[in-house]
Amino acid sequence: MGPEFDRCVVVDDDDDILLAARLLLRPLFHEVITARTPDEVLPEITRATPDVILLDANFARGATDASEGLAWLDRLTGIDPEMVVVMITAHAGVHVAVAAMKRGATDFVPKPWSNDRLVATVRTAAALRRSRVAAGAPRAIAAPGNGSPLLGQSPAMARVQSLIERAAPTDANVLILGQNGTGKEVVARALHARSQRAGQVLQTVDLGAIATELIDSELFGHVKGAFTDARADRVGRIQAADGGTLFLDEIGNLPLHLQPKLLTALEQRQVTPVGANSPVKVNIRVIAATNMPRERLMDERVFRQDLLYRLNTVEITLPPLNERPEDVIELAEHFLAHYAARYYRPRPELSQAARAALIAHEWPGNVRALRHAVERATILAAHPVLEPEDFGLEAAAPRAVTAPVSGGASGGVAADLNLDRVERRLVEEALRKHGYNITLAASELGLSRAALYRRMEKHGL
Ligand SMILES: Nc1ncnc2c1ncn2[C@@H]1O[C@H](COP(=O)(O)OP(=O)(O)OP(=O)(O)O)[C@@H](O)[C@H]1O
Repeated sequence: MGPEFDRCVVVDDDDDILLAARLLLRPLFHEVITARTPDEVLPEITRATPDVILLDANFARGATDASEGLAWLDRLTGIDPEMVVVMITAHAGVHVAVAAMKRGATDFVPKPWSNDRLVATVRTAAALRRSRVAAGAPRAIAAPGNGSPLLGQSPAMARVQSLIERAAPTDANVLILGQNGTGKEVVARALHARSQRAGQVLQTVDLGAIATELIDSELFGHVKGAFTDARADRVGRIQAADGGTLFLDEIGNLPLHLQPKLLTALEQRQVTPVGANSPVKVNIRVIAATNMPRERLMDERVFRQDLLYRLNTVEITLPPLNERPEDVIELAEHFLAHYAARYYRPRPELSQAARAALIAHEWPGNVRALRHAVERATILAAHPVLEPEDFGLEAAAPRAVTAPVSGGASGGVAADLNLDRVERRLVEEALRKHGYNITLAASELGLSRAALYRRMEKHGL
């Protein structure tokens, strides 16, 4: 599976960010160009519009008001109105994000970012541009082909597969429930791929990644002049999904006040962009997903039940990975083959102990965490047979350094005061505790994500 898109440009004055972005986005693009200032890449951008530009709002050293970033945003969209710019905003810089979106940015990612969100946001942005350009108008054409197969032979997954087979061709709305990383997006893609809309767009909106105040305009669009900075019409994602499938990820984050608006749009099959006088007809099939527990979704104070009934004509629940241990090895083997090919490494084998450890592990981050663990093990493996510790899992015999520090690592005084070993131990512990979620582990350690990556590399983790 080669990269889906052609070129991405990333502008940020922080080399760590550039490095992290390059690593994360390389699988998506044939070329990832990085620069510390927009000036450096202007000729490149003018020569041919890239699929996506990731632009730091505060790239000028010490700048905090984002005015330079916004001025550059204007300049870039001035070069090509179809230019897709995703702003990188500082933590809690929601007002900057709002300003940027109103001035024509396609989306934004707050720093520190989550890898998955960054990749999802950039992929959606690139797909949006592709569909706009292809149609010569804000109408979408084809879904980007990300055909991750849905694996799992357990009875629970067999039920899911059978539901997908039956529901996919019907155009019925589907609600997918399940914890983070259980494969909700993979199911949504499978539903779309097997539907009669397979040749049309699959438009994904991650409601967990959009600032609350932007959701209205993002979903429904706005017309020029709808608010002070709405300088051009902006097509909402519902309209951009016309003819195809709209995947509303993290639907539990849809604010209560917008729920009736979505319900009306679905019932009447039309949307009225913010500031518009007349509605626009749309023909969409809706797939929604959430990690919210069912009971919470059934609470009228959180989610309107009339909207829930509209969304869950068919309901698919993905069980957590630790409830289907039969699937663990199949998934691990699949990811091993995948990453060995991607990183040009010989495909390692799993030892008996590694298999047992993988099956016994709790996997709080579910399949995503398993996938990350296998990816790291494939890259770092120094021998052809992988053992539990290659996955950061408990080895049968604890290493010499673990005993004195363990148990006291997060607060107590460690007997082993060697800074290097203590650091390794803490990094390991934080990663394990957070199911290898880099963002959470970095935040608990008080490190930036890039700094955590550096330490992981240093310690061979
Ligand atoms: N059954 C499966 N077969 C193959 N790959 C899977 C399966 N389930 C999950 N994955 C992989 O695990 C990762 C996480 O899956 P996905 O993004 O679909 O989860 P999610 O439930 O949508 O997560 P979140 O709620 O955090 O968005 C992806 O890389 C996906 O390819």
